[in-house]
This record gives sequence, C-alpha cells and structure tokens, in this order.
Amino acid sequence: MSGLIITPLQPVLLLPSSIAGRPSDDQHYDSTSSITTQNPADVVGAEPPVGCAFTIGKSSDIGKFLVATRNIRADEIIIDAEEALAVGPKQATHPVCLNCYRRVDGSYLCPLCQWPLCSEVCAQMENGAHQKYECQLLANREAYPTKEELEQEDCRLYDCIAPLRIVLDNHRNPERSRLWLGLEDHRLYRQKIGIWHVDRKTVVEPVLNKWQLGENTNEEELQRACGILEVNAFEVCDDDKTISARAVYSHACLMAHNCVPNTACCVNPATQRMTVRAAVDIPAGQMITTSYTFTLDGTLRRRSHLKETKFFDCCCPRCCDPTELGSHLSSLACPRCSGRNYTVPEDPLNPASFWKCQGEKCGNRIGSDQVNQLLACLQRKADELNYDDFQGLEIFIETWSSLLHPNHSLLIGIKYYLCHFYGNAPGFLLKEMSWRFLTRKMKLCEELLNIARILEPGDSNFHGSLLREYELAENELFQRMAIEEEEENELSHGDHE
Ligand SMILES: C[S@@+](CC[C@H](N)C(=O)[O-])C[C@H]1O[C@@H](n2cnc3c(N)ncnc32)[C@H](O)[C@@H]1O
Repeated sequence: MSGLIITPLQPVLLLPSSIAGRPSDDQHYDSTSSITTQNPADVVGAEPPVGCAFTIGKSSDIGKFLVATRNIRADEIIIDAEEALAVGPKQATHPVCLNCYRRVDGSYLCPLCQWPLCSEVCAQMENGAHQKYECQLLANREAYPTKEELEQEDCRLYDCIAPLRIVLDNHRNPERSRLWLGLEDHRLYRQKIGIWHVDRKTVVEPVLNKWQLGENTNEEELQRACGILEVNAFEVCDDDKTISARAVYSHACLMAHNCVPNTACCVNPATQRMTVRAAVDIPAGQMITTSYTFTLDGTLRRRSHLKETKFFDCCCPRCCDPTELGSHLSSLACPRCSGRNYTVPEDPLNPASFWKCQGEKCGNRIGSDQVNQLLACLQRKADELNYDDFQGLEIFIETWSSLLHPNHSLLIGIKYYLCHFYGNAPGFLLKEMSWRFLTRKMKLCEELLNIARILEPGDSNFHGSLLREYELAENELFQRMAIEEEEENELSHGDHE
C-alpha cells in the first residue's frame, strides 16, 4: 500500500520460538513460572543502567527481555536516548550517504573510497561510521558500486555495510564483545530456512569474493552479524523517508514483542539514538514490550510476518483472542445472517481452524480454505488500488464492507491512509476541503482512534498521529462554524436595520 505509514518505527527483523512457559496473559512477571530476573552479572550482554526502571529477565522461550523493577507511569521515559551499538544502511535500500543515511544521487563521492556520500560535510566527519569502519578497507580494494548499481532503488551492495561494521566493531573493541555476545541471532533456525542463503548471496559472497576481505573476516562472522541485524535491528527513518538505516541497541533490543505494546519508541534520525517511553502505566514486574510488526494487520498476517522475519510464534493475548480484543481486525460478516453478526476463527492460533458466526442463534461455520480464498481475492484487489484515486478507495471500502467487519485490516489500512490523505494531499488541504470531506476525515479518525485505544493504548505514536489529524479537522470545522455564525449574525443585524 503506497504511502501507508503504520508507525514511524518498526524493528526490521524476525525470529522463532515456541511460547510454552510464556508470561501470563497480563504479562505480569510470575516468580513461579520459568521466567527469571537475572543477576546482571550472569547475563551475557548489556547490564541495566544504574538507577533505571528495569532489569533483564530471561525465559527459555523468549530469551532475555526487559521487566519493570518499579511502577512506571505512562509517558515516563524508560530508555533515554540510547546510543546505537551499530548503525548501517537498510537492506535493499536506495543509495544513501554512508554517514547520515540520506538519499544520494551519486554526484558527490568519498575522495578516498569513491562510495557516494551526501557532501563534503560527511566526507570530513572524523568520527563518522564510514571513516571509522569500512572506508580505508574498501579504498584498498577499490571496491565501490558501479554507476548502474547506483541507479537501482534496491542496491543490494548496501546490505553488506552494516554486517561488516558489526564484525569490525567486534574485532577492534574487545570490551564491546560482551555486548555483541548478548544479542540473539537465531543461527540454528536461520540455517534451516532461505534467509541463510539469501545472506550468503547478498552479504557473504560480495564481502569475501567481490571485495576480497577474507583477511578481515569470514563467513561465520558475517552470518552471525546478519542474524543479529535480522533479529534485533530497528528501522531508522525520517518523515520524508529519505533516511534509510537500521540500528542495533544493547537495551532497547531486549524488549520482547507484544501485539499490544506498552511502550512507544522513537529514534532520532540525525543521531540514531533511541528513546523508549511508557505508553501506559507499567506495574512493577510487568514486561516492557514493543511491537515488531504492523498494528493494523490481522492475526494471521501478523503471526506469519513474525515467524518469517523474527522467527517465533506469537501467542500474546491479542493473537489468542478470536476478536483481537474486540477490535475485530480479522472478523468477517456472516454470510448466513446477512452481516448482522460476525464470523471469527474458532482457534486463532491455528491457520487451518474453522471460522464460526458469533450470533447465538446462527453459529454458521466456514472452513479456512473458503476464508483464505476470499481474503486472497480481496487482498489482490486491494494491492491493485491506486492510492491517488481517493474515490476508488472509498468505493473499495463501501463495496467490501458487506463481507468484512468495518474494522477488518483490509479496510482499516485504507481508512488510515484516507485519514491522512484528507487534509494533507494536494487539492485536499484543510482549508480547501468541502464540509463533506472534513467530516469524513473526522469520522475516519474517530473509527481509527477507537482501534488505537485497544491495540496501541495510551500515548502511542499511532494514537498521537490520529489525534493530531482529528484535532486539525475539528479546529477547521469550528473556525468555519464561527465564520458562518458571524455571517448569519451580520445578516440578521442588517435585517433589523
Ligand atoms: C529483538 S530480540 C529480543 C531479545 C531476545 N529475547 C534475546 O534474548 O536476545 C527478538 C527475539 O526475542 C524473542 N521474542 C521476543 N518476543 C517474543 C515473544 N512475545 N514470544 C516469543 N519470543 C519472543 C524471539 O526469539 C525474537 O526473535
């Protein structure tokens, strides 16, 4: 879906694991379960900073995670501007400056290694990551992208930079090895699936064969670095999406996933420092969580995304609930009761589960094949939508609302896009919009805000951006009403005269 922003920040990788022994549904740390808080000295990796509100817990299924050591108030900063352990360009990115990660057009090249940078400012940065890590090595090998490679929107050569930096950081800073050692890479699982071969082709082979850096590293180290990035990295981007980077942090990366996270994260695109705030009150003993996936995707899609990219089976309370905590992001209109009731999976954790109408008198069941066929067909239609054609989007919503719950992820993604389209797109700026579109924007924001209250409660980025859009539209509406009232008063005043 072009232009659809789910949240400003998403971790870019995935992992596996079963969840037996997972935290109880309300995520409270339970001293009788297999979850334990660790003596910091026993945990390989980062130790909690002195005076912070969390410690590091560990369970056989989730691995390490952050857990609150005292009650944390909503909006309190839990991790304050944490410096990244390593930063590098995202995979398959457009060409970017190797210091500030802004898009480059190849017109300015690093005088030493000939890789594109944004300007002299980044070329002369003494402490820039490019100068610190790969510049001299690449210059020695005359290893730089060709003109054709720099024209690609998904230049795979950039995939090699972040893993190479992790390997070099490990070699050069033995005191940091403990931090790197503490990060999960899911090596055994990755070896069994396609991603291992993709990393071999896009990272290991170029670094060892094309750039001939065999004296500096080996396949083992590069695969480990790729795994660390896949499992732990957060995406760094700015509002205009010109910055394209990924970063690994020693504390923020330990946050476990929950499809209803209790924090809001934000990375400063200029410094790549990560700040984590509590979105809601977090009681002592509760896990501190973030979401690794897209809030507005339904359970089937979220779980398969988490499995494919973060390699684990999510069994959080939202995934286990057929109605997704009442948000109904996956629910279908029941074909038998003409849409008066909704059909939900009997076992949401099982993709082959039967679906059943929730209407007490109906209880109609449908097989997963039928559901999957319907959803695949609607997904194809959604993928073909032109996002500049708002009428086409509105028609899609109206047409398929007869088969889907109004909050279904296929509709809600488009509604979220339209919330921002109305009021911001050329021809639809707040001042230019008719009353009809202004009230439509407010109605869409209200629908989305109801979902945000369930799925990203508190002061989350998602909730905040919707509230801002709603308030902008509401202000415009009040201003217009005030002007109309004034005009009416003037008219009636004129009549009296
Ligand atoms: C970014 S790392 C988090 C730190 C990691 N637990 C560790 O020990 O290094 C992501 C990995 O943690 C585990 N994980 C996080 N949240 C989980 C959850 N809700 N259920 C199961 N595993 C989870 C998965 O193995 C996932 O690939």
